[in-house]
Amino acid sequence: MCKSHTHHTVQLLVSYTQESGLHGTNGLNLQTSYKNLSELRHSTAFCMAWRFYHLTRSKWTSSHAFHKKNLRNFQSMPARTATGAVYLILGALTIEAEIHKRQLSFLYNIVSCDNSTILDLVDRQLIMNMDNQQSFFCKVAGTLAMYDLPSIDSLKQQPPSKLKWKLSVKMALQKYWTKFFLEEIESKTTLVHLDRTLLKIGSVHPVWTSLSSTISDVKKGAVKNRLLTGTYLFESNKHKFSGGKESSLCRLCGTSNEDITHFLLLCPALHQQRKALFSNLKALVCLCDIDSEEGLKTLKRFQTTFGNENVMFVKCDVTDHDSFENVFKQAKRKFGVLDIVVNNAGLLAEDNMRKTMMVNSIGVIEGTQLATHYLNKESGGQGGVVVNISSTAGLTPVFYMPIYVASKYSIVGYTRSVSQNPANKERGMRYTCLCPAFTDTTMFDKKWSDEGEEPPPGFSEEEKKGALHLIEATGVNTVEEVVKGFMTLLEVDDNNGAVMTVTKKHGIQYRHGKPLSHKL
Ligand SMILES: NC(=O)c1ccc[n+]([C@@H]2O[C@H](COP(=O)([O-])OP(=O)(O)OC[C@H]3O[C@@H](n4cnc5c(N)ncnc54)[C@H](O)[C@@H]3O)[C@@H](O)[C@H]2O)c1
Ligand SMILES: CC/C=C\C[C@H](O)/C=C/C=C\C=C\C=C\[C@@H](O)[C@@H](O)C/C=C\CCC(=O)O
Repeated sequence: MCKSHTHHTVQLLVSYTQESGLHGTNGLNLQTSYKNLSELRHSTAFCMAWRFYHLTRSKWTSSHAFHKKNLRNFQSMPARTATGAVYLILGALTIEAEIHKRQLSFLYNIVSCDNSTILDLVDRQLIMNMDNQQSFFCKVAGTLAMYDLPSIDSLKQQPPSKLKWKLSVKMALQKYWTKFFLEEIESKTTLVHLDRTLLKIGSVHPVWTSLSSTISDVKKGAVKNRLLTGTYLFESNKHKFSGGKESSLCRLCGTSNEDITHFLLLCPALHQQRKALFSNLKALVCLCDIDSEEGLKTLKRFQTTFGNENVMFVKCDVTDHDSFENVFKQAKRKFGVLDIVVNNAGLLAEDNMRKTMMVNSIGVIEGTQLATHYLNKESGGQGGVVVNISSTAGLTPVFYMPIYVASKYSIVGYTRSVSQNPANKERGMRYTCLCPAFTDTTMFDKKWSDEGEEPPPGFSEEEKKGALHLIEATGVNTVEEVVKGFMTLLEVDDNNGAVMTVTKKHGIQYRHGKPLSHKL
Protein backbone atom coordinates (compact mmCIF):
# COMPACT_ATOMS: atom_id res chain seq x y z
CA MET A 1 0.00 0.00 0.00
CA CYS A 2 1.43 3.37 -0.91
CA LYS A 3 1.78 5.91 1.88
CA SER A 4 -0.68 8.49 0.50
CA HIS A 5 -3.21 5.74 0.06
CA THR A 6 -2.69 4.66 3.68
CA HIS A 7 -3.09 8.20 4.93
CA HIS A 8 -6.28 8.69 2.99
CA THR A 9 -7.74 5.34 4.07
CA VAL A 10 -7.24 6.13 7.73
CA GLN A 11 -8.79 9.58 7.37
CA LEU A 12 -11.86 7.97 5.80
CA LEU A 13 -12.05 5.33 8.51
CA VAL A 14 -11.88 7.93 11.25
CA SER A 15 -14.55 10.14 9.67
CA TYR A 16 -16.74 7.11 9.21
CA THR A 17 -16.42 5.97 12.83
CA GLN A 18 -17.09 9.44 14.17
CA GLU A 19 -20.18 9.94 12.08
CA SER A 20 -21.52 6.53 13.02
CA GLY A 21 -21.66 7.33 16.71
CA LEU A 22 -18.25 6.66 18.19
CA HIS A 23 -17.90 10.33 18.99
CA GLY A 24 -18.18 11.04 22.73
CA THR A 25 -21.01 13.57 22.55
CA ASN A 26 -23.15 11.14 20.59
CA GLY A 27 -23.53 9.22 23.79
CA LEU A 28 -20.55 6.90 23.96
CA ASN A 29 -18.18 7.21 26.88
CA LEU A 30 -15.11 9.05 25.69
CA GLN A 31 -12.63 6.44 26.86
CA THR A 32 -14.46 3.73 24.95
CA SER A 33 -14.55 5.91 21.84
CA TYR A 34 -10.86 6.67 22.09
CA LYS A 35 -9.94 3.04 22.67
CA ASN A 36 -12.05 1.87 19.71
CA LEU A 37 -10.58 4.45 17.42
CA SER A 38 -7.00 3.81 18.55
CA GLU A 39 -7.41 0.09 17.92
CA LEU A 40 -8.93 0.73 14.57
CA ARG A 41 -6.22 3.12 13.56
CA HIS A 42 -3.41 0.94 14.84
CA SER A 43 -4.77 -2.16 13.23
CA THR A 44 -4.54 -0.57 9.78
CA ALA A 45 -1.37 -0.48 7.79
CA PHE A 46 -1.18 3.20 8.70
CA CYS A 47 1.39 3.22 11.46
CA MET A 48 3.07 0.10 10.16
CA ALA A 49 3.82 1.75 6.86
CA TRP A 50 4.89 5.00 8.43
CA ARG A 51 7.63 3.32 10.41
CA PHE A 52 9.67 3.20 7.23
CA TYR A 53 8.57 6.00 4.99
CA HIS A 54 10.14 9.39 4.99
CA LEU A 55 7.26 11.86 5.33
CA THR A 56 7.35 15.30 3.82
CA ARG A 57 6.94 18.27 6.18
CA SER A 58 3.48 19.03 4.82
CA LYS A 59 2.32 15.43 5.36
CA TRP A 60 3.56 15.62 8.95
CA THR A 61 1.78 18.91 9.53
CA SER A 62 -1.48 17.67 8.10
CA SER A 63 -1.28 14.40 10.08
CA HIS A 64 -0.65 16.30 13.32
CA ALA A 65 -3.55 18.63 12.63
CA PHE A 66 -5.78 15.71 11.72
CA HIS A 67 -4.91 13.75 14.87
CA LYS A 68 -5.32 16.81 17.12
CA LYS A 69 -8.68 17.61 15.56
CA ASN A 70 -9.89 14.08 16.31
CA LEU A 71 -8.77 14.28 19.93
CA ARG A 72 -10.50 17.66 20.27
CA ASN A 73 -13.70 16.29 18.74
CA PHE A 74 -13.73 13.38 21.16
CA GLN A 75 -13.58 15.76 24.07
CA SER A 76 -16.00 18.32 22.59
CA MET A 77 -13.27 20.91 22.81
CA PRO A 78 -13.45 24.00 20.59
CA ALA A 79 -10.65 24.73 18.12
CA ARG A 80 -9.21 27.42 20.41
CA THR A 81 -8.29 24.86 23.11
CA ALA A 82 -4.57 24.88 23.94
CA THR A 83 -2.78 21.95 22.26
CA GLY A 84 -1.15 20.71 25.49
CA ALA A 85 -4.58 20.41 27.14
CA VAL A 86 -6.03 18.53 24.15
CA TYR A 87 -3.39 15.79 24.52
CA LEU A 88 -2.76 15.70 28.27
CA ILE A 89 -6.39 15.61 29.44
CA LEU A 90 -6.76 12.43 27.43
CA GLY A 91 -3.21 11.26 28.22
CA ALA A 92 -2.77 10.82 24.45
CA LEU A 93 0.39 10.72 22.36
CA THR A 94 1.06 12.70 19.22
CA ILE A 95 1.11 10.90 15.85
CA GLU A 96 4.86 11.46 15.80
CA ALA A 97 5.21 9.66 19.14
CA GLU A 98 2.91 6.81 18.07
CA ILE A 99 5.15 6.24 15.07
CA HIS A 100 8.31 6.50 17.17
CA LYS A 101 6.92 3.81 19.47
CA ARG A 102 6.50 1.45 16.53
CA GLN A 103 9.86 2.37 15.00
CA LEU A 104 11.59 1.56 18.28
CA SER A 105 9.76 -1.72 18.69
CA PHE A 106 10.70 -2.68 15.13
CA LEU A 107 14.32 -1.74 15.77
CA TYR A 108 14.35 -3.97 18.83
CA ASN A 109 12.99 -6.92 16.84
CA ILE A 110 15.77 -6.50 14.29
CA VAL A 111 18.73 -6.05 16.62
CA SER A 112 17.65 -8.76 19.05
CA CYS A 113 16.97 -11.45 16.44
CA ASP A 114 19.34 -14.38 16.06
CA ASN A 115 19.30 -14.47 12.30
CA SER A 116 22.91 -13.73 11.29
CA THR A 117 21.95 -12.63 7.76
CA ILE A 118 19.65 -9.95 9.13
CA LEU A 119 22.29 -8.85 11.64
CA ASP A 120 24.88 -8.61 8.85
CA LEU A 121 22.47 -6.49 6.83
CA VAL A 122 21.98 -4.20 9.82
CA ASP A 123 25.76 -3.78 10.17
CA ARG A 124 26.00 -2.95 6.48
CA GLN A 125 23.17 -0.39 6.77
CA LEU A 126 24.85 1.21 9.79
CA ILE A 127 28.06 1.69 7.84
CA MET A 128 26.56 2.72 4.51
CA ASN A 129 23.42 4.65 5.38
CA MET A 130 23.85 6.62 8.57
CA ASP A 131 24.02 9.92 6.69
CA ASN A 132 21.02 9.17 4.53
CA GLN A 133 18.10 11.07 6.09
CA GLN A 134 15.63 8.77 4.38
CA SER A 135 17.10 5.56 5.76
CA PHE A 136 15.24 3.83 8.59
CA PHE A 137 18.46 3.47 10.62
CA CYS A 138 19.40 7.12 10.31
CA LYS A 139 15.87 8.14 11.38
CA VAL A 140 15.72 5.72 14.29
CA ALA A 141 19.16 6.88 15.54
CA GLY A 142 17.68 10.39 15.74
CA THR A 143 14.63 9.03 17.57
CA LEU A 144 16.81 7.23 20.15
CA ALA A 145 18.77 10.43 20.79
CA MET A 146 15.57 12.46 21.08
CA TYR A 147 14.34 10.27 23.95
CA ASP A 148 17.73 9.75 25.62
CA LEU A 149 17.64 6.02 24.87
CA PRO A 150 20.76 3.84 24.24
CA SER A 151 22.33 4.00 20.77
CA ILE A 152 21.78 1.30 18.10
CA ASP A 153 25.28 -0.05 18.75
CA SER A 154 24.78 -0.50 22.45
CA LEU A 155 21.36 -2.05 21.84
CA LYS A 156 22.94 -4.53 19.48
CA GLN A 157 25.69 -5.41 21.88
CA GLN A 158 23.50 -5.76 24.96
CA PRO A 159 19.84 -6.07 24.00
CA PRO A 160 17.61 -5.85 27.11
CA SER A 161 14.65 -8.21 27.52
CA LYS A 162 11.70 -7.31 25.29
CA LEU A 163 9.61 -6.33 28.30
CA LYS A 164 12.34 -4.09 29.67
CA TRP A 165 12.78 -2.39 26.30
CA LYS A 166 9.03 -1.77 25.94
CA LEU A 167 8.94 -0.27 29.42
CA SER A 168 11.99 1.97 28.78
CA VAL A 169 10.41 3.23 25.54
CA LYS A 170 7.07 3.86 27.23
CA MET A 171 8.68 5.79 30.10
CA ALA A 172 10.93 7.79 27.77
CA LEU A 173 8.00 8.79 25.56
CA GLN A 174 5.87 9.69 28.58
CA LYS A 175 8.64 11.83 30.05
CA TYR A 176 9.43 13.65 26.83
CA TRP A 177 5.86 14.44 25.76
CA THR A 178 4.53 15.26 29.23
CA LYS A 179 7.33 17.82 29.63
CA PHE A 180 6.75 19.13 26.12
CA PHE A 181 3.02 19.75 26.68
CA LEU A 182 3.37 20.98 30.26
CA GLU A 183 5.72 23.69 29.00
CA GLU A 184 3.08 24.81 26.54
CA ILE A 185 0.35 24.65 29.21
CA GLU A 186 2.43 26.80 31.61
CA SER A 187 2.46 29.60 29.08
CA LYS A 188 -1.33 29.70 28.61
CA THR A 189 -3.34 32.14 30.70
CA THR A 190 -6.54 30.24 29.86
CA LEU A 191 -5.35 27.16 31.75
CA VAL A 192 -5.04 28.59 35.29
CA HIS A 193 -7.74 26.19 36.53
CA LEU A 194 -6.04 23.05 35.22
CA ASP A 195 -4.20 21.08 37.92
CA ARG A 196 -0.86 20.20 36.27
CA THR A 197 -0.18 17.37 38.74
CA LEU A 198 -3.02 15.34 37.18
CA LEU A 199 -1.58 15.53 33.68
CA LYS A 200 0.44 12.66 32.32
CA ILE A 201 0.75 10.81 29.01
CA GLY A 202 -0.92 7.44 29.47
CA SER A 203 -3.36 8.61 32.19
CA VAL A 204 -6.78 10.03 31.43
CA HIS A 205 -7.72 13.09 33.53
CA PRO A 206 -10.40 12.51 36.25
CA VAL A 207 -12.72 14.90 34.38
CA TRP A 208 -13.29 11.95 32.01
CA THR A 209 -12.64 8.93 34.22
CA SER A 210 -15.21 10.12 36.77
CA LEU A 211 -18.02 9.93 34.19
CA SER A 212 -20.54 7.23 33.48
CA SER A 213 -21.56 6.55 29.85
CA THR A 214 -24.95 8.24 30.12
CA ILE A 215 -25.52 11.01 27.59
CA SER A 216 -26.14 13.56 30.34
CA ASP A 217 -22.86 12.65 32.10
CA VAL A 218 -20.91 12.83 28.84
CA LYS A 219 -22.41 16.27 28.23
CA LYS A 220 -21.52 17.39 31.76
CA GLY A 221 -17.97 16.19 31.10
CA ALA A 222 -17.81 18.43 28.05
CA VAL A 223 -18.84 21.48 30.13
CA LYS A 224 -16.37 20.64 32.90
CA ASN A 225 -13.65 20.18 30.32
CA ARG A 226 -14.34 23.63 28.85
CA LEU A 227 -14.28 25.15 32.34
CA LEU A 228 -10.93 23.49 33.01
CA THR A 229 -9.43 24.64 29.74
CA GLY A 230 -10.78 28.20 29.90
CA THR A 231 -12.92 27.81 26.78
CA TYR A 232 -16.39 27.82 28.37
CA LEU A 233 -18.25 30.93 27.21
CA PHE A 234 -19.80 32.80 30.15
CA GLU A 235 -22.27 35.64 29.68
CA SER A 236 -19.50 38.07 30.69
CA ASN A 237 -17.33 36.75 27.81
CA LYS A 238 -20.22 37.12 25.38
CA HIS A 239 -20.74 40.67 26.65
CA LYS A 240 -17.05 41.46 26.09
CA PHE A 241 -16.82 39.82 22.65
CA SER A 242 -20.02 41.52 21.44
CA GLY A 243 -18.63 44.93 22.40
CA GLY A 244 -21.29 45.31 25.10
CA LYS A 245 -24.25 44.38 22.87
CA GLU A 246 -25.05 41.18 24.76
CA SER A 247 -25.93 41.22 28.44
CA SER A 248 -23.36 39.93 30.93
CA LEU A 249 -26.05 38.99 33.48
CA CYS A 250 -26.23 35.40 34.65
CA ARG A 251 -29.25 33.73 33.02
CA LEU A 252 -29.80 31.48 36.02
CA CYS A 253 -30.12 34.07 38.78
CA GLY A 254 -30.38 37.31 36.80
CA THR A 255 -28.74 39.25 39.63
CA SER A 256 -24.98 39.37 38.88
CA ASN A 257 -22.56 39.16 35.98
CA GLU A 258 -21.79 35.58 35.04
CA ASP A 259 -18.11 34.64 35.18
CA ILE A 260 -16.29 31.58 36.53
CA THR A 261 -16.31 32.75 40.17
CA HIS A 262 -20.00 33.56 40.02
CA PHE A 263 -20.79 30.22 38.36
CA LEU A 264 -18.73 28.05 40.69
CA LEU A 265 -19.02 29.84 44.00
CA LEU A 266 -21.64 32.54 44.15
CA CYS A 267 -24.68 32.03 41.91
CA PRO A 268 -27.66 31.53 44.28
CA ALA A 269 -29.47 29.43 41.65
CA LEU A 270 -26.76 26.76 41.93
CA HIS A 271 -26.67 26.70 45.72
CA GLN A 272 -28.14 23.18 46.03
CA GLN A 273 -25.70 21.63 43.52
CA ARG A 274 -22.82 23.46 45.20
CA LYS A 275 -23.90 22.29 48.63
CA ALA A 276 -23.79 18.67 47.52
CA LEU A 277 -20.38 19.16 45.90
CA PHE A 278 -18.90 21.09 48.82
CA SER A 279 -19.84 18.44 51.35
CA ASN A 280 -18.14 15.85 49.13
CA LEU A 281 -15.07 18.02 48.75
CA LYS A 282 -14.87 18.51 52.49
CA ALA A 283 -14.17 22.22 52.57
CA LEU A 284 -12.74 22.38 56.07
CA VAL A 285 -12.82 25.83 57.62
CA CYS A 286 -11.60 27.05 60.99
CA LEU A 287 -12.90 30.53 61.86
CA CYS A 288 -11.36 32.60 64.62
CA ASP A 289 -12.17 36.00 66.04
CA ILE A 290 -11.94 37.87 69.33
CA ASP A 291 -15.69 38.43 69.11
CA SER A 292 -17.14 35.02 69.89
CA GLU A 293 -20.76 36.15 69.54
CA GLU A 294 -20.28 37.14 65.87
CA GLY A 295 -17.91 34.20 65.35
CA LEU A 296 -20.53 31.69 66.49
CA LYS A 297 -23.18 33.29 64.27
CA THR A 298 -20.87 32.88 61.25
CA LEU A 299 -20.12 29.31 62.32
CA LYS A 300 -23.84 28.49 62.19
CA ARG A 301 -24.13 29.86 58.64
CA PHE A 302 -21.07 27.92 57.51
CA GLN A 303 -22.37 24.72 59.11
CA THR A 304 -25.51 24.86 56.97
CA THR A 305 -23.43 25.10 53.79
CA PHE A 306 -20.42 22.92 54.55
CA GLY A 307 -21.81 20.47 57.13
CA ASN A 308 -21.42 20.60 60.93
CA GLU A 309 -18.28 18.50 61.03
CA ASN A 310 -16.40 20.52 58.43
CA VAL A 311 -16.24 23.86 60.20
CA MET A 312 -15.11 25.05 63.62
CA PHE A 313 -14.76 28.29 65.56
CA VAL A 314 -11.98 29.11 68.02
CA LYS A 315 -12.06 32.34 70.00
CA CYS A 316 -8.73 34.08 69.67
CA ASP A 317 -6.92 37.36 70.18
CA VAL A 318 -4.37 37.76 67.38
CA THR A 319 -2.27 40.04 69.60
CA ASP A 320 -1.65 37.16 72.02
CA HIS A 321 0.82 34.55 70.79
CA ASP A 322 -0.54 31.61 72.80
CA SER A 323 -4.14 32.41 71.97
CA PHE A 324 -3.25 32.62 68.26
CA GLU A 325 -1.16 29.45 68.22
CA ASN A 326 -4.01 27.60 69.93
CA VAL A 327 -6.11 28.14 66.77
CA PHE A 328 -3.49 26.40 64.61
CA LYS A 329 -3.14 23.55 67.12
CA GLN A 330 -6.89 22.97 67.33
CA ALA A 331 -7.44 23.20 63.58
CA LYS A 332 -4.61 20.76 62.94
CA ARG A 333 -5.95 18.35 65.56
CA LYS A 334 -9.43 18.38 63.98
CA PHE A 335 -8.56 18.57 60.28
CA GLY A 336 -5.09 16.98 60.11
CA VAL A 337 -3.65 19.27 57.45
CA LEU A 338 -3.75 23.05 57.03
CA ASP A 339 -3.23 24.61 53.61
CA ILE A 340 -4.69 28.13 53.55
CA VAL A 341 -4.32 30.85 56.19
CA VAL A 342 -6.08 34.21 55.88
CA ASN A 343 -4.92 36.97 58.21
CA ASN A 344 -8.00 39.17 58.11
CA ALA A 345 -8.45 40.56 61.63
CA GLY A 346 -8.15 44.33 61.59
CA LEU A 347 -9.52 47.52 63.05
CA LEU A 348 -9.58 51.23 62.46
CA ALA A 349 -8.79 53.09 65.72
CA GLU A 350 -6.69 56.18 65.03
CA ASP A 351 -6.96 57.12 68.71
CA ASN A 352 -5.26 53.89 69.74
CA MET A 353 -1.95 53.62 67.95
CA ARG A 354 -0.63 50.62 69.93
CA LYS A 355 -3.79 48.56 69.51
CA THR A 356 -3.93 49.33 65.77
CA MET A 357 -0.33 48.27 65.26
CA MET A 358 -0.75 45.20 67.50
CA VAL A 359 -3.80 43.88 65.60
CA ASN A 360 -3.25 45.11 62.03
CA SER A 361 0.52 44.72 61.83
CA ILE A 362 1.97 42.47 64.57
CA GLY A 363 -1.13 40.21 64.42
CA VAL A 364 -0.65 39.61 60.69
CA ILE A 365 3.11 39.04 61.07
CA GLU A 366 2.46 36.59 63.91
CA GLY A 367 -0.20 34.81 61.82
CA THR A 368 2.18 34.54 58.87
CA GLN A 369 4.94 33.10 61.06
CA LEU A 370 2.58 30.54 62.58
CA ALA A 371 1.26 29.65 59.12
CA THR A 372 4.81 29.16 57.84
CA HIS A 373 5.49 26.80 60.74
CA TYR A 374 2.25 24.78 60.52
CA LEU A 375 1.95 24.54 56.70
CA ASN A 376 5.57 24.27 55.67
CA LYS A 377 6.69 20.97 54.08
CA GLU A 378 9.95 21.13 56.03
CA SER A 379 8.11 21.01 59.35
CA GLY A 380 5.64 18.24 58.51
CA GLY A 381 3.00 20.24 56.58
CA GLN A 382 2.05 19.94 52.93
CA GLY A 383 2.76 23.54 51.91
CA GLY A 384 0.11 26.15 51.19
CA VAL A 385 -0.80 29.77 50.80
CA VAL A 386 -1.07 32.75 53.15
CA VAL A 387 -3.37 35.63 52.20
CA ASN A 388 -2.76 38.77 54.26
CA ILE A 389 -5.55 41.36 54.19
CA SER A 390 -4.12 44.85 53.89
CA SER A 391 -5.99 47.73 52.16
CA THR A 392 -5.53 50.24 49.36
CA ALA A 393 -4.56 52.35 52.38
CA GLY A 394 -1.49 50.08 52.49
CA LEU A 395 -0.36 51.47 49.15
CA THR A 396 -1.28 55.13 49.20
CA PRO A 397 -1.12 57.86 51.90
CA VAL A 398 -4.39 58.95 53.55
CA PHE A 399 -3.92 62.07 55.68
CA TYR A 400 -6.72 61.42 58.15
CA MET A 401 -5.74 57.87 59.17
CA PRO A 402 -1.92 57.72 59.24
CA ILE A 403 -1.78 54.99 61.89
CA TYR A 404 -4.14 52.65 59.98
CA VAL A 405 -2.13 53.42 56.84
CA ALA A 406 1.17 52.63 58.62
CA SER A 407 -0.22 49.32 59.87
CA LYS A 408 -1.45 48.38 56.38
CA TYR A 409 1.75 49.50 54.58
CA SER A 410 3.73 47.27 56.95
CA ILE A 411 1.77 44.21 55.82
CA VAL A 412 2.46 44.86 52.14
CA GLY A 413 6.20 45.25 52.77
CA TYR A 414 6.30 42.28 55.13
CA THR A 415 4.37 39.94 52.79
CA ARG A 416 6.47 40.89 49.75
CA SER A 417 9.68 40.33 51.72
CA VAL A 418 8.65 36.96 53.13
CA SER A 419 7.54 35.86 49.66
CA GLN A 420 11.09 36.34 48.40
CA ASN A 421 12.60 33.79 50.78
CA PRO A 422 14.44 31.29 48.54
CA ALA A 423 13.34 28.50 50.91
CA ASN A 424 9.67 28.93 49.89
CA LYS A 425 9.99 26.57 46.95
CA GLU A 426 11.23 23.70 49.11
CA ARG A 427 8.69 24.56 51.76
CA GLY A 428 5.83 24.68 49.24
CA MET A 429 4.78 28.09 50.56
CA ARG A 430 3.46 31.20 48.82
CA TYR A 431 2.43 34.53 50.33
CA THR A 432 0.01 37.06 48.87
CA CYS A 433 -1.58 40.32 49.92
CA LEU A 434 -5.12 41.51 49.21
CA CYS A 435 -5.75 45.28 49.31
CA PRO A 436 -9.43 46.11 49.07
CA ALA A 437 -10.57 49.73 48.89
CA PHE A 438 -13.67 50.79 50.82
CA THR A 439 -15.96 47.79 51.23
CA ASP A 440 -19.46 47.52 52.61
CA THR A 441 -18.79 45.69 55.94
CA THR A 442 -19.06 46.50 59.66
CA MET A 443 -15.81 48.46 59.53
CA PHE A 444 -17.05 50.69 56.75
CA ASP A 445 -20.79 50.89 56.63
CA LYS A 446 -21.85 52.02 53.14
CA LYS A 447 -24.68 54.01 54.65
CA TRP A 448 -22.06 56.42 55.88
CA SER A 449 -21.23 57.70 52.42
CA ASP A 450 -24.57 56.94 50.73
CA GLU A 451 -27.08 58.24 53.16
CA GLY A 452 -25.24 61.06 54.88
CA GLU A 453 -24.96 59.20 58.20
CA GLU A 454 -22.35 60.24 60.73
CA PRO A 455 -18.77 59.13 59.87
CA PRO A 456 -16.80 56.93 62.29
CA PRO A 457 -16.15 58.71 65.62
CA GLY A 458 -13.30 61.21 65.65
CA PHE A 459 -13.67 62.29 61.98
CA SER A 460 -13.46 66.11 61.57
CA GLU A 461 -15.34 67.84 58.75
CA GLU A 462 -12.10 68.13 56.78
CA GLU A 463 -11.38 64.43 57.24
CA LYS A 464 -14.91 63.53 56.25
CA LYS A 465 -14.51 65.61 53.09
CA GLY A 466 -11.23 63.84 52.31
CA ALA A 467 -12.80 60.44 52.86
CA LEU A 468 -15.80 61.24 50.66
CA HIS A 469 -13.42 62.41 47.95
CA LEU A 470 -11.52 59.11 48.06
CA ILE A 471 -14.72 57.12 48.16
CA GLU A 472 -15.88 58.94 45.07
CA ALA A 473 -12.61 58.04 43.35
CA THR A 474 -12.69 54.34 44.20
CA GLY A 475 -16.38 53.54 44.83
CA VAL A 476 -17.49 51.12 47.52
CA ASN A 477 -16.94 47.39 46.91
CA THR A 478 -19.52 44.78 47.77
CA VAL A 479 -18.14 41.89 49.82
CA GLU A 480 -18.82 39.66 46.80
CA GLU A 481 -16.43 41.74 44.67
CA VAL A 482 -13.66 41.40 47.26
CA VAL A 483 -14.32 37.65 47.47
CA LYS A 484 -13.70 37.40 43.72
CA GLY A 485 -10.27 38.97 44.12
CA PHE A 486 -9.57 36.74 47.09
CA MET A 487 -10.53 33.58 45.16
CA THR A 488 -8.28 34.62 42.28
CA LEU A 489 -5.36 35.00 44.68
CA LEU A 490 -6.01 31.51 46.03
CA GLU A 491 -6.49 29.81 42.68
CA VAL A 492 -3.61 31.23 40.66
CA ASP A 493 -0.72 29.19 41.94
CA ASP A 494 2.20 31.11 40.41
CA ASN A 495 1.44 34.36 42.25
CA ASN A 496 3.82 34.22 45.19
CA GLY A 497 4.41 37.82 46.33
CA ALA A 498 1.36 39.19 44.47
CA VAL A 499 -0.29 42.32 45.84
CA MET A 500 -3.80 42.78 44.48
CA THR A 501 -6.12 45.76 44.83
CA VAL A 502 -9.90 45.49 44.50
CA THR A 503 -11.84 48.68 43.88
CA LYS A 504 -15.42 49.17 42.78
CA LYS A 505 -14.32 51.40 39.90
CA HIS A 506 -11.31 49.45 38.61
CA GLY A 507 -12.00 45.90 39.73
CA ILE A 508 -9.08 43.54 40.32
CA GLN A 509 -5.59 44.92 39.65
CA TYR A 510 -2.14 43.58 40.43
CA ARG A 511 0.22 46.16 41.91
CA HIS A 512 3.29 44.00 42.50
CA GLY A 513 4.29 40.43 41.71
CA LYS A 514 1.80 39.91 38.90
CA PRO A 515 1.30 36.15 38.47
CA LEU A 516 3.12 34.70 35.49
CA SER A 517 0.02 32.97 34.17
CA HIS A 518 -2.44 35.79 34.67
CA LYS A 519 -3.29 38.55 32.26
CA LEU A 520 -5.57 41.40 33.23
N1 LIG B 1 -14.24 47.43 55.05
C1 LIG B 1 -13.36 48.08 54.37
O1 LIG B 1 -13.63 49.13 53.77
C2 LIG B 1 -11.97 47.56 54.27
C3 LIG B 1 -11.17 47.99 53.21
C4 LIG B 1 -9.88 47.50 53.09
C5 LIG B 1 -9.41 46.58 53.98
N2 LIG B 1 -10.19 46.16 55.02
C6 LIG B 1 -9.60 45.19 55.93
O2 LIG B 1 -10.34 43.97 55.84
C7 LIG B 1 -10.22 43.26 57.07
C8 LIG B 1 -11.61 42.83 57.50
O3 LIG B 1 -12.35 43.98 57.86
P1 LIG B 1 -13.94 44.14 57.72
O4 LIG B 1 -14.16 45.26 56.85
O5 LIG B 1 -14.56 42.83 57.41
O6 LIG B 1 -14.28 44.63 59.15
P2 LIG B 1 -14.90 43.87 60.39
O7 LIG B 1 -14.79 44.81 61.51
O8 LIG B 1 -16.22 43.32 60.05
O9 LIG B 1 -13.90 42.63 60.60
C9 LIG B 1 -12.74 42.70 61.37
C10 LIG B 1 -12.74 41.54 62.34
O10 LIG B 1 -11.51 41.53 63.04
C11 LIG B 1 -11.79 41.10 64.35
N3 LIG B 1 -10.72 41.48 65.28
C12 LIG B 1 -10.38 42.71 65.69
N4 LIG B 1 -9.39 42.63 66.60
C13 LIG B 1 -9.10 41.34 66.75
C14 LIG B 1 -8.15 40.63 67.54
N5 LIG B 1 -7.33 41.26 68.40
N6 LIG B 1 -8.11 39.29 67.45
C15 LIG B 1 -8.95 38.63 66.63
N7 LIG B 1 -9.87 39.25 65.87
C16 LIG B 1 -9.94 40.58 65.93
C17 LIG B 1 -13.10 41.81 64.67
O11 LIG B 1 -13.74 41.26 65.80
C18 LIG B 1 -13.85 41.69 63.38
O12 LIG B 1 -14.67 40.53 63.38
C19 LIG B 1 -9.52 44.21 58.02
O13 LIG B 1 -8.17 43.85 58.12
C20 LIG B 1 -9.66 45.57 57.37
O14 LIG B 1 -8.63 46.45 57.74
C21 LIG B 1 -11.46 46.61 55.15
C1 LIG C 1 -13.29 54.93 56.69
C2 LIG C 1 -12.33 53.81 56.61
C3 LIG C 1 -12.88 52.56 56.11
C4 LIG C 1 -12.24 51.50 55.62
C5 LIG C 1 -10.82 51.18 55.67
C6 LIG C 1 -10.20 50.98 54.33
O1 LIG C 1 -9.19 50.02 54.44
C7 LIG C 1 -9.65 52.29 53.95
C8 LIG C 1 -9.21 52.63 52.77
C9 LIG C 1 -8.64 53.93 52.63
C10 LIG C 1 -8.12 54.47 51.57
C11 LIG C 1 -8.28 54.11 50.22
C12 LIG C 1 -7.54 54.67 49.28
C13 LIG C 1 -7.79 54.45 47.90
C14 LIG C 1 -6.99 54.94 46.95
C15 LIG C 1 -7.26 54.78 45.53
O2 LIG C 1 -6.80 55.88 44.79
C16 LIG C 1 -6.63 53.50 45.00
O3 LIG C 1 -6.98 53.27 43.67
C17 LIG C 1 -5.12 53.54 45.13
C18 LIG C 1 -4.55 52.21 44.87
C19 LIG C 1 -3.28 51.95 44.91
C20 LIG C 1 -2.23 52.95 45.24
C21 LIG C 1 -0.87 52.55 44.78
C22 LIG C 1 -0.61 53.10 43.43
O4 LIG C 1 -0.53 54.32 43.28
O5 LIG C 1 -0.44 52.30 42.50
